[in-house]
Amino acid sequence: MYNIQVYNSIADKGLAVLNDDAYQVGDVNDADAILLRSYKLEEESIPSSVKAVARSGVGVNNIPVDDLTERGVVVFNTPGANANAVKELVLMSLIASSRNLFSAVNWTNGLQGNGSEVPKKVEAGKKGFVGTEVRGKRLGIIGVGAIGALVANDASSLGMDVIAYDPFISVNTAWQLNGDVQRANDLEDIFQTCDYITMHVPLTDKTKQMLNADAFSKMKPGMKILNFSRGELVEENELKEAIENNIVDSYVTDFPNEELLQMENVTAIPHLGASTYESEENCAAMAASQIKQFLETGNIHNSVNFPDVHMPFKGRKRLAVVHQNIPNMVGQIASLLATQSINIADMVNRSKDEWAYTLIDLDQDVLNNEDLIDLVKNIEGVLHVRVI
Ligand SMILES: NC(=O)C1=CN([C@@H]2O[C@H](COP(=O)(O)OP(=O)(O)OC[C@H]3O[C@@H](n4cnc5c(N)ncnc54)[C@H](O)[C@@H]3O)[C@@H](O)[C@H]2O)C=CC1
Ligand SMILES: O=C(O)C(=O)COP(=O)(O)O
Repeated sequence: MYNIQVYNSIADKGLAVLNDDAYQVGDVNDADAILLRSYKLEEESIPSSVKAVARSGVGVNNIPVDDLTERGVVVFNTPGANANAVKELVLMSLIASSRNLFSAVNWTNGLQGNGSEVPKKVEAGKKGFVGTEVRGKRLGIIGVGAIGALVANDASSLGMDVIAYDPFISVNTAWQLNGDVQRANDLEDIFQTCDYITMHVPLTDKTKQMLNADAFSKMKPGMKILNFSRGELVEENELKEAIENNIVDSYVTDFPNEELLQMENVTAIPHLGASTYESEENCAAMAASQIKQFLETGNIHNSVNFPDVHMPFKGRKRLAVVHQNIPNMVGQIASLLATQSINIADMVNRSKDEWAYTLIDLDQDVLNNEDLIDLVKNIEGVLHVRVI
């Protein structure tokens, strides 16, 4: 029986993946795995029984990934599974902010109670909301991953002049980009030349507050900024000044807070980027499948802290060892198995930065899983051991 602790509302299609007798899912004791969305896991104490955490979504800044890695806990996310949902809301917001649609709709709602005067007031008031078209305007995209690439291609189809910055772009994503999308050599290219900026980077120490006073000082007056990534990418006091100085004309954010709600020219959306039925189902099904596969087979797919590992079952039992990426780990584990007269049927070892993962299929049944686990755990550099 595997216990899966669930936080947030996870789509039924995802929960259905775990809907069999081998799983207890919900608010559980001694969780083997955690399934969550934006729940702030860094504020929880995570039991030692946990072997995996799956983020039904992309951003993992709500998860203490470094601490979990040191404990040998595998953290998954669902790359690309909600990208289309975010892209659609970004494009909608891009056009809506250009046409002053958010404030115009608010204003129109405020006409309630004017009875037969409403149509006349509408015609008289609409001149206050004249907008600009996006065609021919320059859009800077910071971060060209799953979302950034979709936004780049579709904005280009809308006739926008698109320039994108991503020093770590993957070869696969680069292949998907429309030939009209230009490459920015640095952020200055974006800040100095664009009419619009949209950010699609993860929140990390390097990206935190990437839009700050220095960045705003390089922008053309009237800049429109979209932030569907994370609020902390923007230094908000400095944003306020940039708005007051007419540098920033519009800031659309999916991450409102009290200060932002009080600022002019800010459109606050309640973190709806990934909130479509399709995206919630895609993410939940992917996250749940990744947990199930990991718990039942030890195979890893789409982890943010450990390498992808896939090996079909070839033995009677499988040893799954999370360890540091240092010399002679595999040698020590193999020697230990030999001392126990256990023959190896197959094995695979993969590493990612300082960490590594080894799966070893054993030719014979292990009499006492716990004894073997204790022996392997004693090897220096081993973080976590399971017998499956
Ligand atoms: N509003 C919402 O509901 C959602 C928000 N997000 C946010 O959007 C972010 C991006 O999502 P995806 O495109 O799916 O992720 P992704 O991992 O496919 O793409 C991120 C891209 O950012 C690039 N990058 C990293 N550091 C960079 C830097 N310093 N400068 C420029 N580029 C850099 C990477 O090379 C990568 O290509 C997520 O990390 C998350 O924070 C994601 C999904 C939904
Ligand atoms: O996938 C992401 O990074 C998101 O921000 C989506 O968050 P959510 O699952 O809607 O709480």
